[in-house]
Order: sequence, then structure tokens, then C-alpha cells
Amino acid sequence: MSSKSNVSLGVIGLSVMGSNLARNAASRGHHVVVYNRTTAVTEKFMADHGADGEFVATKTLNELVEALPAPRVVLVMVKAGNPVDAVLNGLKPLLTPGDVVVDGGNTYYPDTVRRFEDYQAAGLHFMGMGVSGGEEGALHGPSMMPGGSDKVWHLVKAVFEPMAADDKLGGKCVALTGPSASGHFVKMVHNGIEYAIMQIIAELYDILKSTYGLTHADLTAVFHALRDDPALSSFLLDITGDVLEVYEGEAPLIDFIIDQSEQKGTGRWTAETALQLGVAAPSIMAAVAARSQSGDLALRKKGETIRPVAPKQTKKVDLKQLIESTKAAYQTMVILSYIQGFEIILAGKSLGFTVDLPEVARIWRGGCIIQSALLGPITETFKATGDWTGKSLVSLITQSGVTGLRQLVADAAVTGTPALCIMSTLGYMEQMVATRLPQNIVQALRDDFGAHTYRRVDKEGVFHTHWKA
Ligand SMILES: NC(=O)C1=CN([C@@H]2O[C@H](COP(=O)(O)OP(=O)(O)OC[C@H]3O[C@@H](n4cnc5c(N)ncnc54)[C@H](OP(=O)(O)O)[C@@H]3O)[C@@H](O)[C@H]2O)C=CC1
Ligand SMILES: O=C(CO)[C@H](O)[C@H](O)COP(=O)(O)O
Repeated sequence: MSSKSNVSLGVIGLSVMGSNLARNAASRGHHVVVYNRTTAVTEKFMADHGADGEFVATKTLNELVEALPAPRVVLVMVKAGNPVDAVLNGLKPLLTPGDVVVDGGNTYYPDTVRRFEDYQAAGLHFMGMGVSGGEEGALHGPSMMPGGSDKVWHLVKAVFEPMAADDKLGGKCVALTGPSASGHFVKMVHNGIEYAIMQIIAELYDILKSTYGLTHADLTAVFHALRDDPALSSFLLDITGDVLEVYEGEAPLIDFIIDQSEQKGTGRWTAETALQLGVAAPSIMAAVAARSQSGDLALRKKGETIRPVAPKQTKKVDLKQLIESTKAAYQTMVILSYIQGFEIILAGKSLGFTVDLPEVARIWRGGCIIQSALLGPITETFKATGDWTGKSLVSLITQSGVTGLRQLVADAAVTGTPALCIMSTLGYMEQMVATRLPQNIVQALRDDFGAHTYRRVDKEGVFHTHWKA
């Protein structure tokens, strides 16, 4: 434990995230007052960790507030949705002006806007802060994405900065992302990118196994080669390597896991928000759709009856070459996933979220689930071009990446391996690099049935045609 910090923090909610963030805070020398709705959870927390730091256990919200010196900083880490309202409503009459309540959960950003206004009307400070890093990150150093005013950020900075991960550049993975609910908006997009990269990894695994017929040992070697490449090293590849190495008896444990993935909502919100803002984010949307469709067993059972339509042979490949082309394709897909996320964050300006993108790219360098060495060249490219839009990142896409990705998709298609997200990511890239898209046909059809007009390549103006010859 570090020396005493003279900083106090209240933590409400002692499940996976709250308990580990409370321990993290105590390990930085903070005085930590904890509360959980179910007191037995608090008691267990104190029995397990009470001696590791300066903790005070409380049984009611009132006790928690009384145990904290004013101005208080209270971190709420409970299930997103109604539980957050229940806690905030319970706290509101107990607090005094100047106190700050921080919701660190995966809250949908419109809820944060509403709660911010509600607390402001009561003369209290409220801040939404995305936290990423899972159990380990919360304990040792997460990436934290607060949103709100500079004034409120400065009231809580001394609490959270010591708790955050190192950004590997000499700083900490926490910074004010922007006003209002920017922090939860950014965290939502972080999770959208997380969905896309995870789905890309999953589909890559399936292509290596089903399309190229690799043994588990060989496909694990491919993922280890990706993970061990310093240009690609990332948290998600690290844990993929771990997951592939776990066996139950003779068989990999993953072979026993049901092929239906769950979701709590952040990926879907990102996809919905992208649609609402008019931003193309097909990798994120496909990742959400892949999870939803995986759960539709009735459809999949019906679909099995037409499966023989697709040829089922595997394609023989040279493992060394496959590793190189997979690395290039993977790099391209991850960059394309980040581009989609950055484009959504930029478009968030129209919702009032003027996000500090350079700072977001920096605080994602450590602590969070989507941390990756690729954020290094991404940041460098942004700096070199002075263009803090996703468009400047197109220059990071290599010919070998494009070729590798096209080959992956072609081989998956020929052998009938589902790859919804990888195929969508290729489609996104092809649209991005095409000199001319077929939207001329869409415009002509719109004009034909609805006189919606079109513009021409050879003349200025807006045109309408009577299309029936
Ligand atoms: N788990 C993860 O890896 C990550 C989670 N998050 C987010 O952090 C937040 C906390 O996550 P996690 O630690 O997993 O916990 P959960 O999301 O599983 O929430 C459990 C906690 O919420 C409390 N709670 C539930 N309902 C109420 C209520 N009506 N009133 C008061 N408290 C209530 C529970 O108390 P009780 O014990 O009494 O039931 C418990 O402390 C969530 O928003 C989550 O999405 C963010 C990043 C990573
Ligand atoms: O926020 C997180 C990491 O950054 C959570 O782990 C994430 O919410 C998991 O989401 P889902 O259950 O939808 O896969």
C-alpha cells in the first residue's frame, strides 16, 4: 500500500468492478468508505480485504455520506439502468452542495444527460465516467473516461488519477473527455469497438479452423504470432492466447462452450447511435448482429437444412505465409474498427459531445479492453496530418493488409465459413477505397419512383428525369 494520500472516496456497489476499484483506491493510500445494497456483500468484502487498506464499511447510504469528509466524492458502481437511479435518488437528499457523485458504470449516455440535469437542479455535481479494464484493470489500473465540466473534473482528479493505468507515455489513462455525458458516450463507443475486434478474432479463429483446416495447436500458433508481433500486441490478443491454451482433458475448453454470445447493450447502443448520426459502422453493427443471430437457434436449425449448398472442403495453406497474411489482414481490420469508432465520436459533436479525441486515443493506450500497440501509429498519424478525423487513418492501411483481408473473405466464402463481421469490414474498406460507388443507381431509382432528384458528374445543379422511355 502507498503512503496515505489524504484523499477520501466513497464506493457504492461492491461487485466485480466496485470492489476492485475500492481496493485500487485503498492501494493508492486513499481513505475508502464502502457500501453495498446487500450488507452481506460488504461484510465479505471487509473480511477478505478490509486489512489491505484504510476501509470503512457502512450499512446505509446515510452512514456512507456521514463517514466521508465534505466535499464528498462518491463513485457509484452498480448495475446500469434503474439501480443507478435508485442509488442517486437515495443519495440526493443526504448530500450537500459541492459534493460530487460519479457514475462509473456502463450507463447509456442519455441517462447521464438526464441525471446530470437532475443533480444540477439540486445544486449537486454529477459526473458520468466510463471505466474499462474488467476485473484486473479495476484492481491494478483501468482506463477511465470522465465527462463533464473542467471545474468538476478538478474536484475529482486527485482521486482518480493515481488509480488509472499508465499510458506507456509517462501519463495516466484518465482525462476529461468532453462536456456533459461525453465520458459515457466515449465508453459506449469503446465497447462498440470492443465488440468489433472480439468478433473479428472469433471469426478469424473459425476461418483458421474451418476454412484452412488448422489443428488447434496450429491455430493457437497463429494467434500467438499475432500476439507476439510488437506492432499488433494488444490486450484482446493476449487473452485470446490465454483462452486457446486452456484444456479440459485432451480437448480445448472452448470446444465445450455453447456458441451463443450474450450482450448487455453497449454494442447495440453504439450501432444505434451510429445510425442516428449517419455514420457508417458496419463492423460494429455486424458484431452486434452476429451475437443476436447466434442466439436464434430456431433459425440456425432451419438453416442447417440448406447448408450442403456451400462446398465444405478446406483450403490447404502454408502456415508461415498464412501467419504473415493474417497479421496484415488483422492489422487492417483493427484499424478499420478504430476508424468507425472515431467517426462516431466525432459525429457525437452534434449531440453536444465535443470530445478531445487526442486524449481519448491516449487514454486507450493502457488499462482498457481495446488497448493496443496500434494506437501508437494511429496517434502519430493524427499528429502528422493534423487531421483528427478517422480519414487520416486510411493511410495506415497497407496493400498487404488489403490483399490478406480479401483473401480471407474469399476463402471463407468459398468454404462456407460464416464471417459476418470480417466480411462487413472488408465491405467497409472496399467502399472506402472505391473511386466510384454504385450509388448512381440508387439515386436514379429514387428519382424514378419519388422524383427525389439527383446530381450529375458533368454539370452543376439538381436534376429530375421521366425515366419511362
Ligand atoms: N464487469 C465488468 O467487466 C465491467 C462492468 N462495467 C460496468 O460497471 C458497473 C458495475 O459492474 P459489475 O461490478 O460487473 O456489477 P453488476 O453490473 O453485476 O452490478 C452488481 C451491483 O449492482 C448492485 N445493485 C443492483 N441493483 C441495485 C439496486 N436496485 N440498488 C442498489 N444497488 C444495486 C448490486 O448490489 P447487490 O449486491 O445488493 O445486488 C451489486 O453491487 C455496470 O454498469 C457494468 O456494466 C464496466 C466495465 C467492465
Ligand atoms: O465494459 C466492459 C469492458 O470495457 C464490459 O466488460 C462490457 O460491458 C461487456 O459487455 P457485454 O456483456 O455486452 O459483452
